[in-house]
Amino acid sequence: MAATLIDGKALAARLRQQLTTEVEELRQRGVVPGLAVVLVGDDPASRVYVSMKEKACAQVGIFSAEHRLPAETSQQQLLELIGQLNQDRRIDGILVQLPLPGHIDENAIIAAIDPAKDVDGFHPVSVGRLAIGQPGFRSCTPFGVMKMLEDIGCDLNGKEVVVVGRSNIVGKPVALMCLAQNATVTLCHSRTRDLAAHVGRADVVIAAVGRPEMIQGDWIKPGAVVIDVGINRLADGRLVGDVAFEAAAARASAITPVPGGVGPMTITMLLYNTVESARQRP
Ligand SMILES: NC(=O)C1=CN([C@@H]2O[C@H](COP(=O)(O)OP(=O)(O)OC[C@H]3O[C@@H](n4cnc5c(N)ncnc54)[C@H](OP(=O)(O)O)[C@@H]3O)[C@@H](O)[C@H]2O)C=CC1
Ligand SMILES: Nc1nc(=O)c2c([nH]1)NC[C@@H]1CN(c3ccc(C(=O)N[C@@H](CCC(=O)O)C(=O)O)cc3)C=[N+]21
Repeated sequence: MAATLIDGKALAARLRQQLTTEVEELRQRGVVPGLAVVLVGDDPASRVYVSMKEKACAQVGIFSAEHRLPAETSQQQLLELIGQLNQDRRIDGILVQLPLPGHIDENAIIAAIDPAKDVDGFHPVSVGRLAIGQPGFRSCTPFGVMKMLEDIGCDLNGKEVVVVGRSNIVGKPVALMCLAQNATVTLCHSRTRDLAAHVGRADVVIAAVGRPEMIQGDWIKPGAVVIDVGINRLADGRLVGDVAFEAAAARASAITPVPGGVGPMTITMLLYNTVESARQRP
């Protein structure tokens, strides 16, 4: 079986087109959606992501305000900036790029963001709303995964979904989102015994581990849908996912590539959440 490629880049482009129209309509009503992007320090990967986010905002007409702070910024200074952004009426969304330097408590920073501006969906209020099935901001990577599944017509009702990885930003929330759509969800992690057996039962596999090609092709049940969230840079510069792509594609019915899969959707859902927040402006 040759799997269908799930083209995240193309879906992201379509959604960004729709968002451009929606932003135009909001602007005509005098509302310019605004996103504040906060970067502390000069981690090269984070710098790349932050400039991709700014470019994406410009592309759909969202106002973006960047705050690049030195690595020595204190937690107190960062909290003060968050406080200002919480009050700033031009700002609908606040994104603090993670990871933060070691001397800053990430949980304290996330908790300081006004939940009404938590477009990353990382605030305990947003996470709690997801857990109890209330509307609220959904974190962007898992939200993008759900949009991709919806786009290919993958109905999760009663399906076996196996998520590999239980981080707060990907594995755990994507498991909750699949549960909300009536999947039977298994959440695997580094202590899981016999990962291959779990993956082998899955109608849908969602990999978010951060280990290059660790999910082997012959683990995949024939006809399964494979979503690869992993982004790993190899020594030779190549980007690969957490799934051994070629071998998995030979068995799957549909699979996401890396790059060009989940990655472009993450930033798109950030734009989506920012536009939604602007719509809900008090
Ligand atoms: N496409 C996108 O937009 C995004 C991509 N990513 C990528 O997704 C990947 C995961 O990111 P993130 O969730 O932040 O990673 P974390 O490092 O926070 O979490 C990794 C998870 O994988 C589990 N794990 C580690 N080793 C194994 C193993 N041998 N078997 C089973 N599970 C294992 C860990 O288990 P335990 O909890 O037991 O330690 C942990 O739950 C990375 O490659 C990252 O770059 C991340 C965010 C966005
Ligand atoms: N507060 C916060 N929110 C985040 O959402 C957040 C974060 N911190 N820290 C880091 C992770 C990672 N992340 C990605 C975003 C886009 C791509 C992406 O667009 N990837 C492209 C290109 C990859 C490349 O060329 O490097 C692709 O997969 O095709 C990937 C990963 C957001 N994150």
